[in-house]
Amino acid sequence: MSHHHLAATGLVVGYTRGTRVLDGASLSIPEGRRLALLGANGSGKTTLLRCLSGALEPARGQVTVDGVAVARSRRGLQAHRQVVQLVLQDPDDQLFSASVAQDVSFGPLNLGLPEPAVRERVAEALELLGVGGLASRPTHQLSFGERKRVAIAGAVAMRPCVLLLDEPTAGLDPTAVTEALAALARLGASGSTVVLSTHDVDLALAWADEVAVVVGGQVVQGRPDDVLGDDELLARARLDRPWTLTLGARLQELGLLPAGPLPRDVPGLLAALPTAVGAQLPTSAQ
Ligand SMILES: Nc1ncnc2c1ncn2[C@@H]1O[C@H](COP(=O)(O)OP(=O)(O)OP(=O)(O)O)[C@@H](O)[C@H]1O
Repeated sequence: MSHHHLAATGLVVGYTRGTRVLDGASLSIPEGRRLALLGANGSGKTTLLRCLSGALEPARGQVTVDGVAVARSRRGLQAHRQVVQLVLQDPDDQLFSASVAQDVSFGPLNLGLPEPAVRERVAEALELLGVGGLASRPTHQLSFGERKRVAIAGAVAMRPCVLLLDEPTAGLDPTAVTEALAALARLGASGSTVVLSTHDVDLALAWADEVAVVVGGQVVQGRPDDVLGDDELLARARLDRPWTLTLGARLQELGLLPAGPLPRDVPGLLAALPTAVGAQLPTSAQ
């Protein structure tokens, strides 16, 4: 898989005259990153992802791959789709074949690949998403969580350099979220750049190595601890501070955790606690 740097600069998009959903939004996605895109309902996350995928042409600004603007010709967009794949929020907007294997093979077949290569890609994508056992199942029989993962497998089978996932964990139960995150971790380990949109600030903190917040038509991008610890920005974006940061800061105040960077998730906090608590106790109590 070759790697590319995907970026957007100064995007302006408005669906109705006089209003702008994106108003000068810029985002940079260096290769191999795990980027979480956050923002309130209606802030423009999907709109931004659709611009990045080439599905939507901004009124102003541009999307570039390695500094070269994406050509809006049929050929240019086809070439772009081999670099960038977008998975929509609702899997039923994406799945339309009778069986799982048929659905996941649709993209690679369209690329004109020979059958053995298609079969290999389909098997690999289903395995990465942890749905290898579903290959022969009719798509309409699958649970919502399974359909979401099959839809992602369809994009993965195209072997894109950048995978854009619109709310891949929305509507999933906690176990399905864990399974989806494990699948994303396998994708990251296989070298893909993954961008996901979510409302879940704790998930973003735990998973991402870069965070971007869509607010007021623009994007604020940075390290997860910096962005998700910025209360003024979070209030403007109608997002909460991650629980892990709130709890971690309080534990530091109480002297139960050492100063410095906090663990990124609750298991990490818990793992850091016993020694810290132990160190606080008088020797007679130990
Ligand atoms: N095709 C469209 N026609 C008209 N307005 C649209 C269209 N698509 C999106 N919008 C409007 O643009 C704004 C941004 O929508 P978008 O779906 O990008 O937000 P979002 O951040 O993904 O929201 P959510 O978190 O609720 O999925 C919303 O006000 C929405 O109503």
